[in-house]
Amino acid sequence: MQSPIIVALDFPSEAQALALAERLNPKQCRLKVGKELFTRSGPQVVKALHAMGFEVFLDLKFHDIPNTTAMAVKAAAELGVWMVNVHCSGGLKMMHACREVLDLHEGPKPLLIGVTVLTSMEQKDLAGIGLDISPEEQVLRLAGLAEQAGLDGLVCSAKEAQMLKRHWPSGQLVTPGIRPVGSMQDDQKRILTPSQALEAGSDYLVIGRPITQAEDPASALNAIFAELAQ
Ligand SMILES: O=c1ccn([C@@H]2O[C@H](COP(=O)(O)O)[C@@H](O)[C@H]2O)c(=O)[nH]1
Repeated sequence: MQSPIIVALDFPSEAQALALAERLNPKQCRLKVGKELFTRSGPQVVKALHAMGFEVFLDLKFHDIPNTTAMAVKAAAELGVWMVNVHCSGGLKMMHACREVLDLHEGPKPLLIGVTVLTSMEQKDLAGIGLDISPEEQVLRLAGLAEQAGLDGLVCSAKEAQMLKRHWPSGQLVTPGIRPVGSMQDDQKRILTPSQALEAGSDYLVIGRPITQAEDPASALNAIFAELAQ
């Protein structure tokens, strides 16, 4: 069985990201390249991780007009990433354009995932941007659009996983905001432990600082597997 764990490589340099990757095993996890690392290191870091045998989730959360977003998704597919994402709040036309461009792509297609409500946000943060509804309601609304546009799944909190699996059983749920018992919450708000998240229906667990900032990242990852095996 493939591991559900995606380790978030949030580092300021390719050297630091690759040093962490050297301590991990591609059979145990996939890796996520996000805005900080990609802005500093570019496609080269993705190629280096591929050469080490890792599948890569390119987490750039594209959000723009349909043509611009679709062309960015096309570039990600040409880079050979395993998963790419766009903000669902870019709307149905934008997500549909991304689906179409991937359908025309020859060769392996990345999973196309829609970001719903960031796991760092709670109800009062939504009110601050003019959305007077709960995170669950907003996630569900965006999930409906993503399904209609033909996306493969969603980024959401594991707290919404059970609800989403009822509405969209085949949608792949990618859940950050995962915190093993005893680890710091940091800036995350809607969190669950790894085992709670899988129980709720998460397909993939995105975990960054609890692994990357640990003294021994491989042991931190193994401790998570031990928790999941209980
Ligand atoms: O809603 C979201 C979407 C993306 N993320 C990303 O996941 C990791 C989480 O890292 P931790 O260190 O485990 O908090 C990070 O790269 C975010 O950019 C998210 O947290 N929430």
